[in-house]
Amino acid sequence: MDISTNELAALTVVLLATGMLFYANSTRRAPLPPGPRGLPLLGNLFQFDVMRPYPQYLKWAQKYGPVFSVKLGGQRIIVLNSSEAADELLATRSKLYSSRESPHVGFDLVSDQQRMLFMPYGREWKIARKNVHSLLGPGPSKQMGKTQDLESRVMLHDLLCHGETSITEEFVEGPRGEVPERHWFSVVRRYTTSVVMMLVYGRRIHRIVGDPELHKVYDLMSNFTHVSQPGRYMVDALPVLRWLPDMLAPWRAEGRKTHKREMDFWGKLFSDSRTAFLNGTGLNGFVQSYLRARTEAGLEDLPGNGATEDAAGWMRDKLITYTAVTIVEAGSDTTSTAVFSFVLLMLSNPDALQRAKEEMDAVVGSSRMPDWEDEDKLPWLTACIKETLRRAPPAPLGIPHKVDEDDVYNGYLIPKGSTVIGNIWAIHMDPVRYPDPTAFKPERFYNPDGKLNWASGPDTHNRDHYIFGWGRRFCSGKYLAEASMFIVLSRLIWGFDFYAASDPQTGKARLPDVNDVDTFTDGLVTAPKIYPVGFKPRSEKHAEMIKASYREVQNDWQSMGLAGDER
Ligand code: HEM
Repeated sequence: MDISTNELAALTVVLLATGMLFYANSTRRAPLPPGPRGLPLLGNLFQFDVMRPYPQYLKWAQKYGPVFSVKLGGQRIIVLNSSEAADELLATRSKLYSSRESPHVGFDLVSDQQRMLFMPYGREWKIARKNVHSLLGPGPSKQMGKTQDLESRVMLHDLLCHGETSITEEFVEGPRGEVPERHWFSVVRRYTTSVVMMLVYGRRIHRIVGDPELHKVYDLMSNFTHVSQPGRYMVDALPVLRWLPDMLAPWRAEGRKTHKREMDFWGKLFSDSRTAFLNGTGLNGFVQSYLRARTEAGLEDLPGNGATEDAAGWMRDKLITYTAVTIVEAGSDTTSTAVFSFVLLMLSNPDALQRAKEEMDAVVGSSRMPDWEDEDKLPWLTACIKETLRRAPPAPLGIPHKVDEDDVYNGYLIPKGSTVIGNIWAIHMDPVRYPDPTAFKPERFYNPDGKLNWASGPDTHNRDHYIFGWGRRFCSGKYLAEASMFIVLSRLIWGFDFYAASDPQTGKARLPDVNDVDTFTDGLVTAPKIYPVGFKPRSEKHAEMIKASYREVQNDWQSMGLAGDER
C-alpha cells in the first residue's frame, strides 16, 4: 500500500492524539491514594492538629502505606511516607514536583511574593536559587570556615560564663517559642544567627543580652513559621475566601501589617548594606557583593519586585531583600535546633556521650581544641550527629512541594496542583530502614575506618537521613549546616561536661522526654522547648584555653573591621 507524505503525517497526528487521549484517560481513571474520609468542603481539616501534623501523619502512614491523601478544605495533600516514594517523585521526577503551594497569607501578603522558600517553580525562583547556590555551594561555603571557627570560640566562652545560669534561674518560654535571653539556648542562637548575618550582610551579632537584632530576627522568624504552617488560615485552604471584603477577612490586615514589620527590619538591613557599599565602608556580605556586581553592570537603582526581564535576570531590590531573609531564616533556627536536640539526646544517652568524650580525648587531647582537620578522625561524634538528625529532624515534614501536572505513581493519581509532602518523620521512623527507630543508636551510622561520609546529599541511593529535603528544592545550606554542627558540637564535647538539672526531691536528672511530642515546639521547625543544662569546663586547662582563645578572637574581629563582643 502506497501512503503519501500527507497521509503519513495525518496518521501520525491521529496516533499521537489517540495515545495522548488514552494517557489522559488512564491518568484520570487512576484512583487517588487511600486516606482518611473527610467532611464535605472541610475535608480532613479538623482531624489532626494542623500546627503539629507529623504524629498523626505517622499513624496514617502506618495505616494507609507509603502514599496517602488528605484534604485541607480545597487543598489536596499527598503524603509520601517511604524513601522509595519520596525519592521517586521528589527527586527522580523533580521536574514536575518542585513547585510550592505558596500560602496566601505567608507568601502573597506577608512576603509580597518575594520569599524564595515559598516561591513557585519558575524563573524568579531559579534566579534567586542560582544566586544562593553561588554563595552556599560546596566550594563557596568553605569560605565561611573562618567565621564559623571564630564564632564557635566565642560560643565556648559564652557557655563558660553561662555555667549553671539556666539551672539556677527560673526561665519561661514565651507563648510563641520566645527564648529568654540569658538561657543557654540564646548562646547557641547567637552563634547560628551571627554566622548567617555575616554571610548575608557582613555584620555580626556581638551581644546576647540586649541585642535588638537577635531578638528581632527570632521574633520575625517565629511569626513567619506560624503564619505559613499549612492549615493555619482557612483562606490558605479555601481560596474562595480571598474574595471576602476586608471587614470579613482579618488575615488581610494582619498579613499586611506583618509585611510592614518585616520590611521595617529586613528593608533597613538591605538599605544599610547599600549605604555601606556606596560609601565603601566595609560590610562584605552577599547583599553588598550583589549590589556591587549589579552596579558594575550599570544597574545601580533597581527598585521593585522580581528580576529584570533580560537574559542576565538581575534581582531587583525587594527580591534581594527577601533572598537574604530566606538565607537568614533557613540557616539559623534549623541549625540551632539540631544543636539543642543533640544535647538532649546525648544527655538522655550517657553511654553515647561518654564514648564521644573518650574519642575526643584520644584524638585531640587537652592541649588544643578540635579543628576542621579532625573531622575525619572523630567518626563516633559524626555518627552521633547523624543519629540526632535522624531521631529529631528539625523540620519533620520538610517544606511541602507542589506538583505541576497530573501524574501517576504505583497506580495512584497524584492530581496536578496537589501539595506533596516528603514525610521525613515517617521515613526516619521506618523500622525496616532503621531497626528500633525510636532508640538513639549512633552505631547504625558508625564507620570505624574513620572515613567521613555525611551521605545527606541529593544522591537517593546513599543517604543517612532526609532532613535536607529533595530534588531541585534540596536545602541550599547543607554544607554550611554540617560544618557548623561539626565545629560547634566537637568543641562542646571537647570543652565541657554538660549536665541536666536534677530533681531536688529524687536527685534524678530532670530532662524532657524525647518521646513526648510536647517536648518540642510546633510549626514548620520543631525544636526542643527550652530545658535547663549546666556547663562546666572539663578542666582548668580547658577553661584557660577557652578564655585565651576568646581574647585572640577579639583581635581577629578588630583586624577584620568587625564589631567585637560585648558581654
Ligand atoms: C540543620 C540545618 C538545616 C535543615 C534541617 C534544613 C532543612 C531544609 C529543608 C527541609 C528545606 C526544604 C527542602 C525541600 O523543599 O525539599 C530547606 C531549604 C532551604 N534551606 Fe535549609 N536546612 C538547614 C540549614 C540551612 C542553612 C544553614 C542554610 C543557609 C545558610 C539553608 C538554606 C536553605 C535555603 C535557601 C532553602 C530553600 C530552597 C528552595 O526553596 O529552593 N538551610 N532546608
